[in-house]
Amino acid sequence: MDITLHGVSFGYGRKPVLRDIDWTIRPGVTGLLGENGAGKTTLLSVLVGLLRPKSGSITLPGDTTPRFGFVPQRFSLPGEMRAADCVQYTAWINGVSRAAAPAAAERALASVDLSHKASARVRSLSGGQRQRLGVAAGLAHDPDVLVLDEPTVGLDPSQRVRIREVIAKIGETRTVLLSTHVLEDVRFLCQRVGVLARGKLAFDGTVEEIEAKIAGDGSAPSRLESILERGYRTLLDTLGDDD
Ligand SMILES: Nc1ncnc2c1ncn2[C@@H]1O[C@H](COP(=O)(O)OP(=O)(O)OP(=O)(O)O)[C@@H](O)[C@H]1O
Repeated sequence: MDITLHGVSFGYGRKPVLRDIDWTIRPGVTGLLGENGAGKTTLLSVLVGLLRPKSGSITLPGDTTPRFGFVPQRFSLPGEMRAADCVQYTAWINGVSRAAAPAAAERALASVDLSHKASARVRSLSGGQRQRLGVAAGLAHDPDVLVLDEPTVGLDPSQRVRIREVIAKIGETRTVLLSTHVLEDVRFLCQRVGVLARGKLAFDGTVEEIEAKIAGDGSAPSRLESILERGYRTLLDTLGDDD
């Protein structure tokens, strides 16, 4: 399901962070890129309703109210709790009835390959399993859009591969938006990318399109790897970020 931001602006106090953003996020997995401090976490927080935009709106087709699942960059789960109880609890907080919560948690744990850990206490899980548990908690109320803030940070390579596989599978049937600095996340996961720079959306399109755009003059398309190695400054210059 498409989700659209119309003219969304936000600032902390008098400092503008998001400036008049128009963006339609499509089904599948979209990556949100941008250098440190570009406003990625702020955009995700506005999108899911944790921060109220100063102006603008966020809509789904048919004017229904979007339901979001959000997995923040850092979250803590009570170590004594069992995995399934954590997910049931977050499902209930997000509006699932007590009667429906156990089945919702079971489905969510299965979708992140953690069914076998349903009765395990959170403190016994590895970092990667905890991250997947966070995704299950974000999914259990069956949101329209799943939003993940840097989901692979702090994980070892095999755990990263695992969570990417989980996210890719979720993206087959849902709209997923994730922020990341990790190139392999984009390569493996994202059908589309948005680039945030100085509070504006400097690019919105496919990975192939961003590479082709940067190649510009018809020379061999730049690989995203080299684009990001050269740094966002070059990328933004090429994209014509001239304000
Ligand atoms: N609660 C806050 N109060 C004031 N300023 C903030 C607050 N949170 C973030 N900022 C500022 O807003 C800007 C955008 O921050 P944000 O965390 O959204 O960027 P980001 O792109 O997610 O960065 P990173 O890649 O480092 O996570 C930064 O200049 C940051 O210092």
